[in-house]
Amino acid sequence: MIVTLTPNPSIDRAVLIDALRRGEVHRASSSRIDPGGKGVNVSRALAAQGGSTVAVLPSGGPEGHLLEELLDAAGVAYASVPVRGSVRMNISVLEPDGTTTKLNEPGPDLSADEVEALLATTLERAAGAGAARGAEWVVGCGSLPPGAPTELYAVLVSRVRERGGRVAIDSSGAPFAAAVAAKPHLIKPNHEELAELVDHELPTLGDVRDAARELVRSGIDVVAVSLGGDGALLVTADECAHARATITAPQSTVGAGDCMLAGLLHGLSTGLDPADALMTGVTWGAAAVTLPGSRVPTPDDLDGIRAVLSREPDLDRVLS
Ligand SMILES: Nc1ncnc2c1ncn2[C@@H]1O[C@H](COP(=O)(O)OP(=O)(O)O)[C@@H](O)[C@H]1O
Ligand SMILES: O=P(O)(O)OC[C@H]1O[C@](O)(COP(=O)(O)O)[C@@H](O)[C@@H]1O
Repeated sequence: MIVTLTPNPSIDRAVLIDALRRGEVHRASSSRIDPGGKGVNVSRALAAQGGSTVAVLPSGGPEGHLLEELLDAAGVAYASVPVRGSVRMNISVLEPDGTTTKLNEPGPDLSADEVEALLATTLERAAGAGAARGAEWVVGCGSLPPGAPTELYAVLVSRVRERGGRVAIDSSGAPFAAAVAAKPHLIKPNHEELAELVDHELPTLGDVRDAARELVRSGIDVVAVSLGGDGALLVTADECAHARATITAPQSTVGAGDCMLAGLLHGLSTGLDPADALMTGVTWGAAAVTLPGSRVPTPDDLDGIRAVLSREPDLDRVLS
C-alpha cells in the first residue's frame, strides 16, 4: 500500500489550442478535466496499474465535490478531509507541438486544524494499511496552499520516521528544502528543483549526479531526478543509474513526473532493485507524455515504450 498526501489538490483542465498568442481570444479545439495535484496523480497512476493506494487530500467547495466524483469514477481510493475553502482549478494550455503552459491557482487557505487533520489522516491510513509495518511508502507531493506551514512536509517526514515507516517527498521551494533537511528516504526533484535545492546550475548529467550525491551523503537513501526528455537519474550510496525512453508523439507532459514517481515507488515496493525500479518509473513517465491532459497510463499504454538503462551513465551528456 502506498499512501499519498496532496495538501493542495486540483481539478486540472487541459485546453488544446493552435498556438498561444498573448492578449488574444483563443478558441480551444478540445478540452478535458482530470483530478489533479501531484500526490493525487501518483495514486491515480498506481491505481491504473493495479497498485494498492489511498490518496489523502483536503476537499471543499464545488471543485472539491467534482474532484471526489472524478476520483470515484476513476476507481481511486481516497480519504478526504473537509475544509472551508475551495479546491483549486489549474489550467494547462497545450499546443500541437507539445508546448505546455500551466496556470496554477494558489489553492484554499487552510487553517491549522485542517493541516493537522490532513497529517493525522495520512498517518492513520498509513498505520492501518494492512502490511506488518503499515504502508510501504507515505508520499507527500506538490505545492502547499496558503495557510499551510512551510514545515508541513518536514513534520510528515519526522512523524513517519518516528513510526518506522518509509517516506518520499516531491515538492519545490522552501517546503521542499525544509522536508529535505528532515531526511526523507526518497526525493524526486526535477532538474530545476534539484538546481534550486543545491543553489547552482546543473548543465550536465555529471553535475546532476554530483548534486544528487551531495544529498545522499546528507542522509537521503534515494535521490531520483526526473529530467524530462532526458529521462531520469537515480543515485543511492552504492549506485548511479540513468534511464531514458524515446517517444514519437508527445501529447502532454502534465503529470509525467508524478507518473514517474509512482512507477519508481511501485517498483521499489514490489521488490525491484533501485535501477530496475527507475526503469519502471521512466516507462510510466514516458507513457504519460503520450496521453492527453494528465491522463495516467494503463498497462496497455505501456506497450511499445522501451526504456534504456545505463548503470554507467555518460556524465558529459549536456541536458536539454
Ligand atoms: N519528451 C519526453 N520524452 C520521453 N520521456 C519524457 C519526456 N518528458 C518527460 N518524460 C518522462 O517523464 C518523466 C518526468 O518528466 P519531468 O518533466 O522531468 O517531470 P516533472 O513533471 O516533475 O517536471 C521523465 O523522467 C521521463 O521519464
Ligand atoms: O502543486 P503544484 O506544484 O502547484 O502542482 C500542481 C499541478 O501539478 C500536477 O500534479 C502536474 O504535475 P507536473 O508538474 O508533472 O505537470 C497537476 O495535476 C497539478 O495541476
